[in-house]
Amino acid sequence: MAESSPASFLTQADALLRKNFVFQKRNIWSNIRLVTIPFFLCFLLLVIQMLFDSQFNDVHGQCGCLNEKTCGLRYSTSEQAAFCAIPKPPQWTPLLQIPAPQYRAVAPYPSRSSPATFFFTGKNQSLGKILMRNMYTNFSEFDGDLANYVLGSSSLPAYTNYMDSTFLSDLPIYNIQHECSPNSSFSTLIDQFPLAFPKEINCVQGLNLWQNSSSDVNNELFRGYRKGNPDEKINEYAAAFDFQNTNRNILNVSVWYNSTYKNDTVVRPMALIRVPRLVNMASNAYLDFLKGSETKILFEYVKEMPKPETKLGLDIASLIGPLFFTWVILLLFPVILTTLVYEKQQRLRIMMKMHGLGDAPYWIVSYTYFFLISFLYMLCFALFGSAIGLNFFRLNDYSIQLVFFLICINLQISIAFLASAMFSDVKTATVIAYIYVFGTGLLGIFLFQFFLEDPHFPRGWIIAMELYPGFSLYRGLYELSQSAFAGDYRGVEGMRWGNFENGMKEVTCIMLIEWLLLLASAYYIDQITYSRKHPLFFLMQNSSKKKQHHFSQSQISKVVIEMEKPDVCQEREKVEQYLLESTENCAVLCNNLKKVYSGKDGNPQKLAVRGLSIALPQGECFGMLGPNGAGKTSFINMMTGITKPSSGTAFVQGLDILTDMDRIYTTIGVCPQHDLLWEKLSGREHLLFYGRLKNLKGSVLKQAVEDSLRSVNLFHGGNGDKQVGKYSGGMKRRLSVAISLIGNPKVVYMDEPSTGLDPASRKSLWDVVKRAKRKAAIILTTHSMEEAEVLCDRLGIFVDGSLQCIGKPKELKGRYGGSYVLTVTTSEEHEQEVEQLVHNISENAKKIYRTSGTQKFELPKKETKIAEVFQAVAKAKMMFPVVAWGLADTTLEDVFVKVAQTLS
Ligand SMILES: Nc1ncnc2c1ncn2[C@@H]1O[C@H](COP(=O)(O)OP(=O)(O)OP(=O)(O)O)[C@@H](O)[C@H]1O
Repeated sequence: MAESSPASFLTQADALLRKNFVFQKRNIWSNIRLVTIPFFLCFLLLVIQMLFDSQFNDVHGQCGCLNEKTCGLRYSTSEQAAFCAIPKPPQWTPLLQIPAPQYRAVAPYPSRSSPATFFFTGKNQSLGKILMRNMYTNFSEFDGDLANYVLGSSSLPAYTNYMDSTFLSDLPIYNIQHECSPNSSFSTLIDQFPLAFPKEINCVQGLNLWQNSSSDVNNELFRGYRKGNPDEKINEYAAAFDFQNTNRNILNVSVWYNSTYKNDTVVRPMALIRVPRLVNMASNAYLDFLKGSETKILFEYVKEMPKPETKLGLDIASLIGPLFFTWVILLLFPVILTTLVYEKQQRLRIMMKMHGLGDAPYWIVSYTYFFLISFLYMLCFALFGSAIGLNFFRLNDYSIQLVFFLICINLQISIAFLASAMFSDVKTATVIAYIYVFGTGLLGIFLFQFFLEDPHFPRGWIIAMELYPGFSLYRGLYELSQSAFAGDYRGVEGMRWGNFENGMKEVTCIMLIEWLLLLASAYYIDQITYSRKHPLFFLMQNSSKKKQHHFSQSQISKVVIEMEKPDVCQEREKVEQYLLESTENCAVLCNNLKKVYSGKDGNPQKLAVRGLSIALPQGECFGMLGPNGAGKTSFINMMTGITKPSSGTAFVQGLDILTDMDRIYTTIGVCPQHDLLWEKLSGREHLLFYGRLKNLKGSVLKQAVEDSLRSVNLFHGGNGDKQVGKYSGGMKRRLSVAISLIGNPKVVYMDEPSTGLDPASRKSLWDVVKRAKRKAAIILTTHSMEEAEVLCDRLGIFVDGSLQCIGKPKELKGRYGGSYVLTVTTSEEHEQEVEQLVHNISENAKKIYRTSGTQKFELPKKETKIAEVFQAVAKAKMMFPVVAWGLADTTLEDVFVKVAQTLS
């Protein structure tokens, strides 16, 4: 097969796209569920709106009707009257706000007959007294004209000024008099079509109290508030007048009115209807002073302007919009974050990287995928929202919504990429992501919106808060909701580019800048953490040419390791020689590679690999043997870029693992210790993906995949097309091996490739590896001595992080074995004679085992002739019965046990 060059950016992107497409096709229902969430949420909004309409926006919230066509005041209750068209507004007597009896400021205790207190001050106290006396006129009997009386009430203002709520309230109307007489309380008929009812008018004494100055009035009024006095009592005053420099020629008066009742909440208009009467009282008193009681300015009525029929319509979507829509949009965040963290946790990303997938294609394809999903999600949301008539979508300009939502989803994806660098566990990421989603919404409505609506809260602080992406999203949605709400209320359009200003412009700019900054930061952090690049990698030159590594003698670190075996020393010297000549002459060249894991949770640091130096020519299969925890996986992890060496380095095809890992990835294949596979993809789809990453195309790719499947026994019975989730452990292992070999890599790392395989599969796997080593250097770790002997050209036994011996299997057996094992079984009484015979063959024979007649002896090869052993056994058979006997050479296992035991 022709040598393939590394896959280009487009080929890698194409491979990843195809793989993702298949993967997403398998996850089609999850994707459909995700994209249809907005439909359900909009539907939920619709249901809430309908429920609300049926409960509140019903007949009580509109003008009363006789039938479908005939509606009007005459068919309305007093509640409904406020919604009726008022072409000819009725006139109502103006009233004052008089505190309820229990709150009036009197000592020691208020009672039903407590006076309503009015403060007054000014330059001229005697004039002030006259004016205050002129305020209320005492009539002995009701004369039928309410305008002649100073009337007031403690009831709260109504939703509309169509009528003063006092007239509908159960509370009495107060008649403020200097002195109350039995006649000054009476009942009168309120006759205002369609309403006609009697109303109690109760006399209340008006008490005028002089204060020396305006600030004294302020102090007294302030003390009237619960929090303004130490006893926390309410001591309310009706009103106060400051006549200032009033004299015969000039009336100059300030009026204090009680703002507790002005009710300027968002849902209700300001109710200041009861202020004008106070002004009228002052003017009337002054006129009285000038002209006598005969001359009066009668303040007969107040009336609202004519108005059309209205309806109590509460647009729930716009009202709860910011919170609701914040949650809806942020719901995508956990989905994106967990997908990214899952690939990291399952090490699928590193697996793809190890097989040549560059960071740029990964980022671009993943970003595009999340963008498309988010875009579809938002599109469905806006379309469905508009279709069911949500004002939020209908009234605001669609192009503004498009721009805003595009920026939002891009910012959200960037945050997810950035956040994914901080998590390695999906569960933790999910919990934190949902806390972010719901926390942001709640903080938005209960904290941020509160500050936003407070005109005294510094704008600078609002902008500072908007730097938090959740709040900028909330602000944007708030502005859109407000525009829709106001548009609906006034019967005009919502937000347009013409009024795209202030808050909306501000947050759009903030989000746009944050998106670009966070995306760049996420990529940077990914490069230095995940890809282990230098923090200043963007300043470093990245030459595309292969660097020639030549070391001078002085550059080679001479490490003298105590007690290092001659074969290991020899290998080290070989490495040094290659370093002096050229690192490219070897497939793999490790130069004093070390790995130290820092101590965690009170554990000391661990020296997992202690200065490993080996040189592997092309076409060699090198077996790494060693007990558990010897450091084999740590070595492979360093070679595959999963972890960084603590010191030393290695070269793969002349490329340095410290600086050229990205290019090394295009030439290697890895079969990790644990299978890193997508459960939803089939074996064939895995191989197609990794084959494409290795730049195989068309029929070559197809053939390579077929061959791979055949070679690892996954071709027949449709196994290659089954999803990996349905594979047995052995099948997954075989697929991992096939992946590591597809695309003719130059160097292959196999970490315990035959674990969990049945004998037949293991044998066929060995054939695959044998074929592969013709073209590649293979580094293989295994606990099977048989496998090592069959596959490996050279072996290294690794104990406690260092190489104890290295050589061909035969050499090692010769070097570390050096003896035969003779086993003889007789009856117990002949054991002595057997021992004697064995010592006759070899003086230094050692009994290594004995049990009920069976004895095992180790005979040094140097002083043992096999013919003599046979003769001795024949002689023994003549003397006493020999049940069984055997002579064996040392096995690799014996060597392993010996080497491993020497150190333990
Ligand atoms: N991330 C880590 N942090 C700390 N210590 C580690 C880490 N990974 C491995 N070790 C320690 O380093 C030593 C070598 O571990 P390694 O997994 O390389 O051994 P191994 O030879 O591959 O073992 P096995 O044959 O069981 O797979 C062990 O003592 C292990 O506990």
